[in-house]
Amino acid sequence: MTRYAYLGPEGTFTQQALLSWVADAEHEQVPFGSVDAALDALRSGEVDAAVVPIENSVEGGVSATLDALASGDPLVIVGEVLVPITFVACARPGTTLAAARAIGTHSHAWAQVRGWAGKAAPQAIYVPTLSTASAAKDLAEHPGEVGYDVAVCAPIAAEHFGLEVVGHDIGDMTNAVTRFVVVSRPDWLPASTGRDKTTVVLYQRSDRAGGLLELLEQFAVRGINMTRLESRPTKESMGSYCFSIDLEGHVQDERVGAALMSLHRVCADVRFLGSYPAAAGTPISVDPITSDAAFVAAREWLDRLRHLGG
Ligand SMILES: O=C(O)C(=O)C[C@]1(C(=O)O)C=C[C@@H](O)C=C1
Repeated sequence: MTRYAYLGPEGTFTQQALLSWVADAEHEQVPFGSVDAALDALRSGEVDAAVVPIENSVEGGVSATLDALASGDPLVIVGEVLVPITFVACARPGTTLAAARAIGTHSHAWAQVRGWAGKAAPQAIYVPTLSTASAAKDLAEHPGEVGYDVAVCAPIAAEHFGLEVVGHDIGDMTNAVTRFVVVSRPDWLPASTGRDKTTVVLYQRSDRAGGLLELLEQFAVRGINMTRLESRPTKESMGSYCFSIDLEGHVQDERVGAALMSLHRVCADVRFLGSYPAAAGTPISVDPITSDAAFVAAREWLDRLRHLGG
């Protein structure tokens, strides 16, 4: 039975992602207090896989996940799940928004509701929590110890921890979506499906004019579309950055393989973070000049040239 680590406790959006990934398959769910703890448990072999948030349509990349995947023992992404995000504000019976002194929730959730909070409870300060569900759980179980009286979480968490909903559907943007990834130790490469993504982290050799352009053109000339590009500090010195990139295609695709080989030459380091089926979207359309057949024909042509005369 597969043991999955996830950002807990019960009732997080991450758990919703996990539930939709495993569907009815037999599995065990192991909640952790942070993304780092979930990925450490995967690295140590305590669990077989982990589900963690990586990107939100409103607030962007989840730095904790991007950084934990970019360093340490290698891990790979084997799948992704998109979860529509709907927030509620909840409290213990008797608390009103107008009287709330502080609101507790995960920092990514706060970024998605602060417009609402500014209008509904302008007097309330923000208190960060480890997850949206932990905000609800701690408020329900230790009201005197948490420094907030309203939690922002998923409707399911408010219900699970017996809190009263004082604000429905409070997200500043309708249609917010968070993307979660299923992570494994690097012993699993999902088969190519024709609608895949590949995630890599690129480390430049040196910071110089055109350096990033040189990396990106490896994708451009091979007809590879990028779906996410973020720079993250390497944490080694001020101004030192690496680039976290999602691109369309699978490492088994000739054009992706060729781009990665070039990057391996050009970069100080290329960290491969997996090829996996995209959660949504239509099959990737590939220009005939960057198709597998075109790469194979070009290689055969070169082989013939190299064998001229013997
Ligand atoms: O706190 C949770 O419920 C989570 O699953 C984490 C998380 C995130 O890190 O973005 C997931 C989805 C929401 O966008 C807000 C918080």
